[in-house]
Amino acid sequence: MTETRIPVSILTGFLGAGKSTLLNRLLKDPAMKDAAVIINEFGEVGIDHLLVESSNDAVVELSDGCLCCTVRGELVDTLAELIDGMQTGKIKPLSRIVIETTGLADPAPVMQSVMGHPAIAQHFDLDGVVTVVDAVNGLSTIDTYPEAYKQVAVADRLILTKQTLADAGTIAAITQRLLALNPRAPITDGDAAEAGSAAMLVNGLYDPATKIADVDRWLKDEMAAAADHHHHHDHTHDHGHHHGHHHHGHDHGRYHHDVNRHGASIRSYAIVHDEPIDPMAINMFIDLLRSTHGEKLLRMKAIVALTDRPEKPLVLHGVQSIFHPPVRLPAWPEGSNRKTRLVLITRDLSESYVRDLFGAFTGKVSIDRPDRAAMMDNPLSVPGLKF
Ligand SMILES: Nc1nc2c(ncn2[C@@H]2O[C@H](COP(=O)(O)OP(=O)(O)OP(=O)(O)O)[C@@H](O)[C@H]2O)c(=O)[nH]1
Repeated sequence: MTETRIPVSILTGFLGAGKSTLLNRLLKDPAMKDAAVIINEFGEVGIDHLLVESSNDAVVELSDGCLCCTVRGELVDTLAELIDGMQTGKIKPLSRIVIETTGLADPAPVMQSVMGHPAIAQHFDLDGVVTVVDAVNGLSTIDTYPEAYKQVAVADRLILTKQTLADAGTIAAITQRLLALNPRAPITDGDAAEAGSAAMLVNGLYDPATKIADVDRWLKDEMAAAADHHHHHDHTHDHGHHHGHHHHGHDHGRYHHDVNRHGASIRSYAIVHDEPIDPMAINMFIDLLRSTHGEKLLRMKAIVALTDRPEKPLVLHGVQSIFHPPVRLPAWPEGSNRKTRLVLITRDLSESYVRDLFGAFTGKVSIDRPDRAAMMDNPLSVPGLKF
């Protein structure tokens, strides 16, 4: 067996900040040839793994929810399997592991899984937390979501994306906030060539002493929470026990995971549709959703088969106030079932409302649903739907 310790980098950042975009650039760096990537998706029907352009086989997908709490068990198991695979020669020696968290992840338990778990810490070094921050939404996101605040505070390096979409005042304000929360982390422009270099991931052994004092406390709290998990799951199997000190304060078993636990108001759901969709219909659905409930759409990702050339799917990204220009792929990603999929993360917006709206535009008409013609005539007077 090899005694070499493998560096692990964590790539984090709030929903839609640009983690996958950055990861795709990093994976093109020849220095990443022998790296493995662990990605995690929030939601029942994943899209991310279809959109990671990796030439390397070592992409492991944890699709059990968000990488922040019970899924830590799965992360630890995955890391242990990678070690085992290398020791038995089933996988090539890895030069680095990159863990991409979900946008809603609290980074502390992820970091703790690498640094604090004895069997894992023996083989891996946490070598850098890289946090992506979106210049347009960043400031309000940090103020609204504790996960986003923590992601910035724990970073060794900050990548500020979408600066071309923000004005100078906005960029100055977010930069000031980042400096206040994390004075020592260098801030790199997401558009800069260096942001896509593997060197971004190399930061030296993680040291909480270089961060604001909260960081050390968060990590210690996670250590205690993990010890508590072990205690209960290994000895008492008391899955109903309430972990009072746990950040989310909910009950769960080690592998049971509730993706919808980030506050009662945040929900994630997916819509899958078999038939190709009229481009006009998808446009109108999205326009209506945005214009009526834009601020509640925390994140939307979609891969859509259009009636016009269904073999070339359309990829859509919505991030709070921003709707990025749609991208037409030359072909469906390998391994995909070629069905339209939308993954939404919303705040205070019911799943049935969004589903009904989608059904109305895509022609799935049922007795209590308005048909598409009615929606097009006057979307605001649709029976059964409130705007
Ligand atoms: N203009 C601009 N768009 C960007 C930049 N970085 C990312 N995007 C776009 O932002 C959208 C979301 O990017 P992703 O890389 O999927 O973001 P993510 O952080 O992985 O998203 P989640 O996995 O949902 O948390 C995509 O449409 C990207 O093309 C940037 O620096 N500038």
